Amino acid sequence: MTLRLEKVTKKFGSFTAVDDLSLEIPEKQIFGFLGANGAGKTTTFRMVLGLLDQTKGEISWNGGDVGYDQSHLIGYLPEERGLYPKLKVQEQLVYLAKLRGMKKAEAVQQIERWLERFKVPEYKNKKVEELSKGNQQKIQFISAVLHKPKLLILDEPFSGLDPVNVEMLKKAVIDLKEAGTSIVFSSHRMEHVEELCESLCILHHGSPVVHGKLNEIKKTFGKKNVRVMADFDLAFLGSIPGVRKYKPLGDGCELQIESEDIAQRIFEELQGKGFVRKFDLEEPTLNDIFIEKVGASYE
Ligand SMILES: Nc1ncnc2c1ncn2[C@@H]1O[C@H](COP(=O)(O)OP(=O)(O)OP(=O)(O)O)[C@@H](O)[C@H]1O
Repeated sequence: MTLRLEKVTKKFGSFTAVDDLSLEIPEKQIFGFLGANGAGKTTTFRMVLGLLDQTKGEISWNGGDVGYDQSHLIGYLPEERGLYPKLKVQEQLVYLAKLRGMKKAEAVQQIERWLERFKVPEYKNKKVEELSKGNQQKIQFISAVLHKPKLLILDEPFSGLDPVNVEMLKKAVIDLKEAGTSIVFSSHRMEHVEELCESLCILHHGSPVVHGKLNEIKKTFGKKNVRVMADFDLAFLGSIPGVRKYKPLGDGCELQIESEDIAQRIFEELQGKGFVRKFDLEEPTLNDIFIEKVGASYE
């Protein structure tokens, strides 16, 4: 059940929000969808769900269209959160589950399980408006997964949650993957994607600038971070050709280099200057890759 996008374009008038996007989202994996604000992530999700028509291109899942007749196989946590504020949590979740073809008794059982898991069983009979924003988000996440979808699309699932709830949700996402769900999620937080995803895509102005498996992307990118700890002043390393960025740290420095071979040069320059306690050539973080490819730093 691979989700495939082939040369998908979406225009709003003369503005191109998604530009010739081809993607393959493997099944039973967690796929990270990254991009700066306005890059086109939500627009892509809406096209996949059939909520928006693409201007050009093909979207297929399981070899066919993603239509309303498949909505019981798909779970969606939209970016614009929204539950019925006056309804009680259980009433609301049962209603949404029934829309996706679940029987009430099974829905009730699953709701109890999820509320327990998210440590909010006491909210079952509370009105949604009485819950904090983060707890409402947990309820909305439950509504997206209650019917055990095969494909789960999560638009910034971790935004607005405290660290304990982020961990709780991450664990739930990992367990759903283990159970065979294919998951796509968008995020602005590189470390979440780095931790959870096997594959990812970085969108920039509607086009993919990086796409593939995380470990292969890192390998292609090369090791471009050098960390040095020494008992002498390291500022001179900043002027070695090929060193892009010099960042002093309390006990040493961090350098960004153009290519791996510059590390050898740095190593040689350090010889005879004093005691070097640490010299590490490190893989780039996803944040480094994002900044290089998209040219903007953000949270
Ligand atoms: N209905 C619409 N009409 C006109 N322009 C739109 C519409 N929907 C989205 N856009 C534009 O398309 C671009 C992509 O928006 P989209 O919401 O997909 O970005 P995003 O990557 O999800 O951003 P964010 O991280 O801020 O949520 C933006 O410039 C947005 O203003």
